[in-house]
Amino acid sequence: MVVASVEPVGVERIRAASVPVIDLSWRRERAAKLIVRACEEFGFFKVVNHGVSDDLVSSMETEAMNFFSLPAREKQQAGPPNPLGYGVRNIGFTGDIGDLEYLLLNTNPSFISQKALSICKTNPTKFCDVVNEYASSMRELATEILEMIGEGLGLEDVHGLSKFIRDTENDSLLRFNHYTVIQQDEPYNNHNHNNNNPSSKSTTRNSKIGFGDHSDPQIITVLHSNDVPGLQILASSPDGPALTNGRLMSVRHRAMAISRSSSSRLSMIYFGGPPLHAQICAFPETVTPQAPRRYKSFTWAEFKKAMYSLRLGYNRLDLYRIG
Ligand SMILES: O=C(O)CCC(=O)C(=O)O
Ligand SMILES: [Fe+2]
Repeated sequence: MVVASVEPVGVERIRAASVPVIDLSWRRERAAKLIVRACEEFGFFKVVNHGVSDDLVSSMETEAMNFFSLPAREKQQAGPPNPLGYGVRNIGFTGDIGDLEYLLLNTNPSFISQKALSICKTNPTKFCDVVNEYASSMRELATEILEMIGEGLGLEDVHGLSKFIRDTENDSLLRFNHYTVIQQDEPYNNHNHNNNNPSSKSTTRNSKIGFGDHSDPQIITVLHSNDVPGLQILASSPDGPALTNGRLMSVRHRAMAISRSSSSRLSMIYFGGPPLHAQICAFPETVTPQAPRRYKSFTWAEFKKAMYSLRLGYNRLDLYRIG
């Protein structure tokens, strides 16, 4: 997971946790090495000097906030989530609940233009333009990072990772999560029904679970949020991604809905996903006598199908473990 930040947003929190910061203007070889190290140790890092324009980020935030500011009845017209579309509180199909509303879109321009009619009735064309530009900017950034990971890992085909999201049939998503300010007098019970994660119960008096503990299933996540805190990085999953045979980490994280802030939190997340027919199988360079193959190969379509039948916090790779 990558956190792209244009503003010095949340920098203090990130430094406090010693999360690596990667400056993309560094010499490529150095940046690639440090990205791989960050992925091996954390599965998470922050990027600066990434080249995504501030204007584009703020136009995207404005479009997203315009939508979330609409009356509930109008927003419902972009739902229910199937899983794409507008959703409130219900995450997925298996009973996970969080204190948020969200909009989940496939980045395919024809999907965006069809969905825009129910999201932004006043100016769907502008909405499409901004979303398409933001999605392609995120894809470029994600492609560059994945190629640097390919180089840093010493893969024979340095495009081995990035080709999944460059494929025209990629299954990448854009997700907008909106966490409204919770009221102090609301009960502070845990709204995440995911009971196999003890850490999800550790809410404080000023926060509730906005989006429960999980790791993202796609190839890469690029997250940008406004200056309201909420994202929490939990222990890295013991099982790293299948493509690198567990060599890189898949970070477990969650987002809190917080009452102390005066404004709501907006996060905008790009998930770089492979085509549905793509075979997910460890790169040969990551399989050695010391690190034998950990997972059976599977298609992204098979994995997604299994994922939608499981709770958010479930370690889905368990289904494909060898031995
Ligand atoms: O909204 C956030 O900051 C994180 C949410 C998240 O992890 C997700 O949507 O996968
Ligand atoms: Fe996530």
